[in-house]
Amino acid sequence: MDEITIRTPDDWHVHLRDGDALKAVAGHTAAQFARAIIMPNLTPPLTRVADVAAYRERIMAALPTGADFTPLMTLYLTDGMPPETIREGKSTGVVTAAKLYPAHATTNSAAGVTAIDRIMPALEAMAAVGMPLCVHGEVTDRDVDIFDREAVFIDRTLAPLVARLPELKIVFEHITTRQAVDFVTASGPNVAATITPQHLHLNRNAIFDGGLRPHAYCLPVLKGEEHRRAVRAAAVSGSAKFFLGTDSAPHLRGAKESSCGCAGIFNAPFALESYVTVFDEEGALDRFEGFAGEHGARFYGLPLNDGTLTLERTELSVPAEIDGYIPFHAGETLTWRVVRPTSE
Ligand SMILES: NC(=O)N[C@@H](CC(=O)O)C(=O)O
Ligand SMILES: [Zn+2]
Ligand SMILES: [Zn+2]
Repeated sequence: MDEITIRTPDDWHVHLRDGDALKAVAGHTAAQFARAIIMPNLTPPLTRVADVAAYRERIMAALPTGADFTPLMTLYLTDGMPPETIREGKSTGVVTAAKLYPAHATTNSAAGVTAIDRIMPALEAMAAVGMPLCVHGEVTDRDVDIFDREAVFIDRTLAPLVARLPELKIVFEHITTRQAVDFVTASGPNVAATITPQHLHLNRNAIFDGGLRPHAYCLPVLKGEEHRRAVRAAAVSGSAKFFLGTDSAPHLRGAKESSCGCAGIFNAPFALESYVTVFDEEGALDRFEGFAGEHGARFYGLPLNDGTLTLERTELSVPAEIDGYIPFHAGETLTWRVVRPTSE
């Protein structure tokens, strides 16, 4: 197969940032996806419905003219969040999902949740109105090895939460381990997961490949090969529990190439090219449409997109830098390319 046409896909986890960064990156996501779940970890974080609505307007204003793209907005959960905020987010149509960042787990998570008990009223309201919970699933305890933080989070936080509130829809975001794949697979239909391109392509050797590689650093951190293989198998399995979420997380080059470099990989410009390569390598091109354009919408209870998108097998050189950001696969040649609709 040298060409594949799929239902227009969606990105179920992306960081579009704000200000100049938003203007630089939003068009890349809008060029590949019809919709995306937009992360709320701005400074300050989006903890009120009005903040989320205002950010949505800034995103719409930053899109290239003629872009056909719908941002699906998220609310940043904090300790003590009133359930009224959830109900307001739902009834106004502003908020699609709410995001759980364990405090200090990742970029701009200092205002995150310190204990699940402190957000139970909000989570119960979410279950009642049918609003999914997006989870950055890592514990932050300093005595837990960074490579074990996701697996330990399952045991200490996620499994107890699922048992306590089984009617809550939960998206275990950017899964990176065999344990996460096993947990999601074994859970009921209200638990699903997103998978990034970097966790399909790379294992943790990439961070130390001939020297320290800040552009391979993201959170959750890349894991060992055993885990990469498990995540790959889940992505191409055809299971409706696993779907596309790029976690494109741009940080300017200087913020990455630093004595304390930021976590995040900017993969938006060639996200579909990156994913389809994996499905091609695994002999699973027939399952790409489900992963990229169907499973996520079904889980979120949203209609499937009507349009189509075509990828063709051809060489594509990824630039070394785009607007001050180093893209995923920088300097590499990919073997697939999105066929852009020819403009009139
Ligand atoms: N994935 C990352 O490494 N970074 C994300 C935050 C996140 O998704 O955890 C960011 O906002 O920079
Ligand atoms: Zn995260
Ligand atoms: Zn993210």
